Amino acid sequence: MTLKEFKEHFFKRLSPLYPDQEIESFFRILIETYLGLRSIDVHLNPDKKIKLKKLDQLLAARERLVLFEPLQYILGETEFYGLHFTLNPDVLIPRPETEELVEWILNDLEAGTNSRILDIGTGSGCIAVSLAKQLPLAQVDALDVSEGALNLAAHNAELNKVDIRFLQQNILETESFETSYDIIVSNPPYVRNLEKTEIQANVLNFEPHLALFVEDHDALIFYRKIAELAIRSLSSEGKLYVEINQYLAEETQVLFKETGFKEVELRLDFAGKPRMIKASL
Ligand SMILES: C[S@@+](CC[C@H](N)C(=O)[O-])C[C@H]1O[C@@H](n2cnc3c(N)ncnc32)[C@H](O)[C@@H]1O
Repeated sequence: MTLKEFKEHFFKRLSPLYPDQEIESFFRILIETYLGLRSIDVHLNPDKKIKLKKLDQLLAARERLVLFEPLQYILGETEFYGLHFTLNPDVLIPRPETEELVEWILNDLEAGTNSRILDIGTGSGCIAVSLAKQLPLAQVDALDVSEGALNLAAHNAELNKVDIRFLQQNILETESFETSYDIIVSNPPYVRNLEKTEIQANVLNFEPHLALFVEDHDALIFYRKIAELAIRSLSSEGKLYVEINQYLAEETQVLFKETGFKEVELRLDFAGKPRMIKASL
């Protein structure tokens, strides 16, 4: 099959499912990844034949897109805070809102800080690895209940040449931490079942439900536990940063105040939604 023919087939197969702009973007990324070509190369050399093995890879990727699998899982990688991360279905795909949470922490800290930092529910390790990369003297710990997530996060730490201590732990069953921390950060599960209808098929069918969902009747379970543990294990100037459910911003703020945090600051994300809280003792 030639480049031109493949492009035609690709668009024909995906156009009932995705807008043209998105198909164009998938096509550009796939030919760059599998063939090392740019879109312009397809126009310059439309009759160039695609090698059979490469064509098989491209067709397999296209069929996964037909099933609405996210491109990041198909490629097995993504970018977060300017770094490369390997991905697999054991972990959530890092989101741009979470980069804003990382940015908030970095703006509050000196680059040369030797702060002790804990990331709860590290997943791909995106938060912990980004902080460790920007703060080379900080001591970063990262925990998750999922062994698969921790294995991948450890791989991502190695990939980005940072030193992180990983702990397999169920936060809901944790009584206390051995270490005192200056910064605790978390993007815990917070989506209620009643919000499932808002979630697209590509998220619902492919991303780990362990990373996403909480019971409707106790949607703040992770925030309550994290706040209680943080109150006991943060240093006197310590701070807790969390990503939150935009629909529960008010309740989450109240919970942190009731747990004993003196200052609770809410921030909007780039889309104007209340998505982050910093709590100080
Ligand atoms: C929303 S994801 C966040 C992943 C990553 N930090 C990010 O921002 O992309 C929540 C993470 O919490 C982990 N998790 C879920 N329940 C947990 C528990 N009881 N104890 C510890 N981690 C848990 C999941 O495995 C998942 O990696």
